[in-house]
Amino acid sequence: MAARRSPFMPTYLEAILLSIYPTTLVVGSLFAVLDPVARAAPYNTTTQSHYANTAPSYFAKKSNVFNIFFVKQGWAWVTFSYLFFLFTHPSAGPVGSLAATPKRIRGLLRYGIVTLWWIFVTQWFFGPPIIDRGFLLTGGQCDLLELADEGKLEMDNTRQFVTGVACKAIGGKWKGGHDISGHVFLLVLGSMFIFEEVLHVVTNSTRSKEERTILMSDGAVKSAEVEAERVTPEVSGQWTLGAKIMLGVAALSLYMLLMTAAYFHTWFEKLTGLLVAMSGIFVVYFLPRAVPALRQLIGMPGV
Ligand SMILES: CCCCCCCCCCCCCCCC(=O)SCCNC(=O)CCNC(=O)[C@H](O)C(C)(C)COP(=O)(O)O
Ligand SMILES: Nc1ncnc2c1ncn2[C@@H]1O[C@H](COP(=O)(O)O)[C@@H](OP(=O)(O)O)[C@H]1O
Repeated sequence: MAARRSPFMPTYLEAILLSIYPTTLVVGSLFAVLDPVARAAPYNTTTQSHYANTAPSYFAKKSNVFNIFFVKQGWAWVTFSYLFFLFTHPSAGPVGSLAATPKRIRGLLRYGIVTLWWIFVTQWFFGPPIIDRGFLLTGGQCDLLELADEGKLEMDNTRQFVTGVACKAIGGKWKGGHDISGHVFLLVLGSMFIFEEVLHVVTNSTRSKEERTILMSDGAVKSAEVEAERVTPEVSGQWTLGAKIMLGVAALSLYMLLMTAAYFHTWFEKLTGLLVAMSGIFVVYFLPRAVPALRQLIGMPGV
């Protein structure tokens, strides 16, 4: 009998999904280099964006409606679509009831950990979020020179504005250090979370054989199916409205990721955004396959 795949190895479908992200970033970045319109448009290297009045496309403007209402509220979209899915999909519990079934609780825990990672990286990490701490640690600071020149500000310690939000709020420029792309981070984390949670609907509805392997406490490597609570493929594979909305949110996220890659940021800022997002996905969706205690706590989607 052939040896089973390592629990850390993605399944075939997961491998395709994981490869979509670097591919999207490379395609978007190449577009920026090759498209004559994008090349000709002036680019501000401090803000890593085009100027609004000479932007090469609607999507190159920060004020574009998808940025304002979708990405800037990105975690709210992920949250509402997932909660709706979790409480209306028959594989997780009785439809039409808010009963706290074990599968719903484990789903909420997975969401909670991914959300905590989003909070730590973009909102708050015992003070400024990780993105802002990384920026300051790599030598960045809030540049208030223009305001000081205009006499609107006393030039005291500019490092007191230790978050990007506080700096921009008073009219300063967040300048100098390494700025992990918050957009790339959020769009990758949110859409990969959705794909991982909805994958069992795809595989069950198409009856595809996608074996996720797990490490048992006795060291044996088995199929995740051995721990699955009995739900038929007909139930697990139902394309409910919640599942479709989730895929819609993930699809729009991928499109906005392409736009971010094409019109904003350096290659390195996009790469670090991708890696920081993927580290959260690894902890919630791959680590439990090799750590039985963690698997018992947060489970695996569809199991
Ligand atoms: C076993 C451990 C369990 C741990 C449980 C912890 C649970 C914590 C749950 C807390 C619930 C939070 C619910 C959150 C609901 C929302 O999503 S409301 C907020 C909506 N806001 C957003 O979506 C903002 C998204 N925007 C950003 O993150 C940033 O703007 C950006 C896109 C990263 C860009 O940054 P800029 O600086 O603006 O460029
Ligand atoms: N796809 C996109 N569409 C519009 N604006 C984007 C964008 N990707 C990044 N930006 C903008 O680029 C800046 C840096 O993004 P981030 O670091 O989150 O990736 C942010 O500007 P503002 O902070 O001025 O809104 C953000 O709005």
